[in-house]
Amino acid sequence: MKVLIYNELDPKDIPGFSKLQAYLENDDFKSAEVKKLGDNLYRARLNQRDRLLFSIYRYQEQRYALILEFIKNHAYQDSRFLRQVSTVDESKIPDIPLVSIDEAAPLVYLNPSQPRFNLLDKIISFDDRQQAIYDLPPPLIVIGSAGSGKTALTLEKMKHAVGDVLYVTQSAYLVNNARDLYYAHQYDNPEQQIDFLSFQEFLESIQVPTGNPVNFAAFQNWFNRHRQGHALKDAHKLFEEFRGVITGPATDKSWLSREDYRALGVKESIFLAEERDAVYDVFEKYLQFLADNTLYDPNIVSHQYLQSIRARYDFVVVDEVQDLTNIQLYLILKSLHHSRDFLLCGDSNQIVHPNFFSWAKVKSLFYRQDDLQTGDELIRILNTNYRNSPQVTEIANRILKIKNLRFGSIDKESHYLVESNGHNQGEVLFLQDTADIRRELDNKTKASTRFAVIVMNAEQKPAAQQYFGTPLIFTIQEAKGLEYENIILYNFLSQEEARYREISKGVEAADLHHDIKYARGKDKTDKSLEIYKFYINALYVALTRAIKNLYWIESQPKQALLDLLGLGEAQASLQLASQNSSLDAWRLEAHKLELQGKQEQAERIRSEILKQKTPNWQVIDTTTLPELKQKALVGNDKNAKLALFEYALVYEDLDIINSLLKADFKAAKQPDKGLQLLQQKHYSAYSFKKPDAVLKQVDQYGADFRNLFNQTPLMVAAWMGNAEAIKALVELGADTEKVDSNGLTAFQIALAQSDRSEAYAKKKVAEFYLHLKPNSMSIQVDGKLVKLDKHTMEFFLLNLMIALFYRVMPFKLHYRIEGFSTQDFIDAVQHIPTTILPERRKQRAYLSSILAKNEIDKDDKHNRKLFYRVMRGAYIFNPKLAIRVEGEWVNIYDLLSIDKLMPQYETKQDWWRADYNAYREKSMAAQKQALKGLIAVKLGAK
Ligand SMILES: Nc1ncnc2c1ncn2[C@@H]1O[C@H](COP(=O)(O)OP(=O)(O)OP(=O)(O)O)[C@@H](O)[C@H]1O
Repeated sequence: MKVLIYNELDPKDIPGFSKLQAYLENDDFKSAEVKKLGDNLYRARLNQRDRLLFSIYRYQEQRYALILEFIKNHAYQDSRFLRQVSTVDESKIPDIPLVSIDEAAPLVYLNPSQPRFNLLDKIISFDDRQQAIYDLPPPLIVIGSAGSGKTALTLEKMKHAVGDVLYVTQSAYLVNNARDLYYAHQYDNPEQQIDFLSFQEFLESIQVPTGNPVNFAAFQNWFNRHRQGHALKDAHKLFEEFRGVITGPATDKSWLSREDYRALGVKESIFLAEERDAVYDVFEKYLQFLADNTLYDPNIVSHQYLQSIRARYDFVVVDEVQDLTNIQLYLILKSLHHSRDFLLCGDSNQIVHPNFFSWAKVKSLFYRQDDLQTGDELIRILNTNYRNSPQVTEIANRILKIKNLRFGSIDKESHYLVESNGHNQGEVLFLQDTADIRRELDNKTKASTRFAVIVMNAEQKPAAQQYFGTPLIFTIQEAKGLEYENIILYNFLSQEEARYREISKGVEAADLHHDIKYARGKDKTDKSLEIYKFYINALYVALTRAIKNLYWIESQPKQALLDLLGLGEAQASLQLASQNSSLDAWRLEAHKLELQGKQEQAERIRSEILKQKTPNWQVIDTTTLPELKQKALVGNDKNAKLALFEYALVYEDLDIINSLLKADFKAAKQPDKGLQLLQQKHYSAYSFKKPDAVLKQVDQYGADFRNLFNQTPLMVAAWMGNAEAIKALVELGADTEKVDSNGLTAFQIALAQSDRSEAYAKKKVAEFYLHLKPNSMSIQVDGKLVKLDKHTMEFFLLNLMIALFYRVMPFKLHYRIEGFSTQDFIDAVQHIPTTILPERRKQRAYLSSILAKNEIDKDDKHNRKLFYRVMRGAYIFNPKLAIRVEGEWVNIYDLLSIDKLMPQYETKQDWWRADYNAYREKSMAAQKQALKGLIAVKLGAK
């Protein structure tokens, strides 16, 4: 077999590498002493102490050993690939003779001329073009079709950066995905500090704007109420014009003046010259609408922020750059220390809103910068498609050719064709819009998550919904960024027949046999050019969503464009095998769509396929609690007292326990016994190893329903330490960021339990710790967003301090205001396994240094200002710290209540002492008051 080496490894650092390489190349597993350690993970012996970890793959009937890791001195516990295997007892694992070609996992692609490979979530061997770009230094602009590996390549390039790095793109979903890919297989690079931000988060990291960003739904709502009698009817077109033309392109002003706008050329606006005044009138009202509703326009805010932005990044990556406007990109680049340290990537063929993006405009941003002359030499193009089948790519290429012939290249960068990598074979079926065909397609595919229907716009959805029962019906705007194995295009052309006829005008089938050429458009004065481009891009985006097969139905199958695409006779019949997906697959689909902001489809899946219901019990939460307290403590209602007691046990609420003791509720004297009874009564489903009963409830109510005590199943599973339930829930898309009535996430609950129980910390938490950990935590200090990534120590300490707040703080408010000490953290982490928190991170000096580094006044570039030092070695939360909780900013002391801090009552008091409980309560009340005063002062201070 051939041997390839992970690009992060240097064979020179591996003693005996050449010898072992030779053994593997000769299939001599015996001399290499190969043992199988896990799923496609093998180890070979370098010498007495050191080992090598590798995987075996096949590509084009050849086997490859891919060397992943050098295991020094038997330190298997530090392996990136053998997570959570604390020890490997080699003597118990037999050597294996060889791995046959059939046993080897297949690879999509392998470049025969590359001895190295890269790794994200999976193995990637770069093709020659990708590799050439990979080897180039920044600045760079990478242009490529959907699925050409832009994101993969970009992320791998990012690994070379040193210092403060930014990855930014429009879609929050893509950001999250990119972050997961980057850190897949526990990738860690101590030389960099990376922010993965959506553009909105990037703005917030400069200064959190007042109000919310305006979106199309809000705009449409407003516009529809005011458009009566107006000549302009199309809300969408107007919104795009405001974003893409009036506020987006200029970098020297927040928006174009009426005169500037009137003076734009025909190709610079989607409105005719005679309509412009009316458009501008609406624009002025739009500005007022934003102000009245505390909404903001990201372009306008971007321009304002040019004043305040400071250079803070050593390297910046902008993904899907075509979704950003000029001013947004300009602002991003202003955050660089050195103007050359960037990498942009995108694809202008995927624009489905006329935002006038062009690579020429992007380049023009650089003309002004002294050290970047023309921008031309920065551009590189990727044209192998790793996502779509060759059959789909073939049609996509024809569309690109027609677009090019008809309209000329938008700019010379966007006129490339695409080659399919070809590992996915599929077909394109052109079908008549008959009842039989619709029925066949609907019957066989509506229960499958692998089929989606795409229509041009929202008006066409109802027609599609009439014939197709699947919840997966998308408009083209919604479909952008999605991919499905099979796509049904429903009357995409027939509904807009005139437009597409116009698009294909003058293009001959013979013209399509030639390769694409850079050319100006035939009709230079065409006023609606941008609109036509929208239609042709829409078609391109729609069909490139199909990984394998395309089912294309048209009610008017005789159209010039269809002929040009090689779709002649539409089939009158169709026979398909039934395709069904499991309910679990549908749950995952709903979760994925929700993360992508596709609420409508996610909800339809939940109600129509999963048939989820709303719970019929009354949840005790912060709004209903006062009433329950009243009933129990004033009304002396027995059931209410019990419910209140149970609530207090769940939340370790000493305030309530103490009130119940005062009200002579006997059970409150034995909270431990109470807890046992409570768990039997309400949580028995979580006490079994197999989580079947829990999942049954999830089937009924969804993954994040609230129980009687306002906990989600994930919180309860974390509280009870049920690993199987946690894993199953997370897999079903349970939200790790939801909080309970104490303001704690499931992750924080697990930290609190690890502090409370040695057995939980030692035996349980490691099994599910990573599943509970959210990717990041968004905090706000001094009006700026900071996204604390989950692999930072700041993330860990802040979460731990929140988890321990109600437990630790009462001990710090006896006679004066104290705060968390390093010892409190040491105590809390002492039993947590080192696979979660390495020994060095548990050390006093290290913990103290992180506390000190993040103290409000500390002068440190990476100070997150999390803590306020009340006295030497004693910290509380920075009073100005806010946390994004379930989408809203909440001050830390609104999330965690000082009022709830209470001393633990002594149930048996010595007869000769004064009422000690009352004394302690009084003294703590005074300290709480003082603490609130201190916080108020700090909040008032600049
Ligand atoms: N050389 C390669 N070998 C194998 N797989 C590859 C290669 N390059 C890219 N891929 C895979 O192809 C898929 C598409 O890549 P990626 O998401 O990076 O494309 P993209 O250009 O960013 O697409 P889009 O514009 O749709 O976001 C990914 O699963 C990626 O891992």
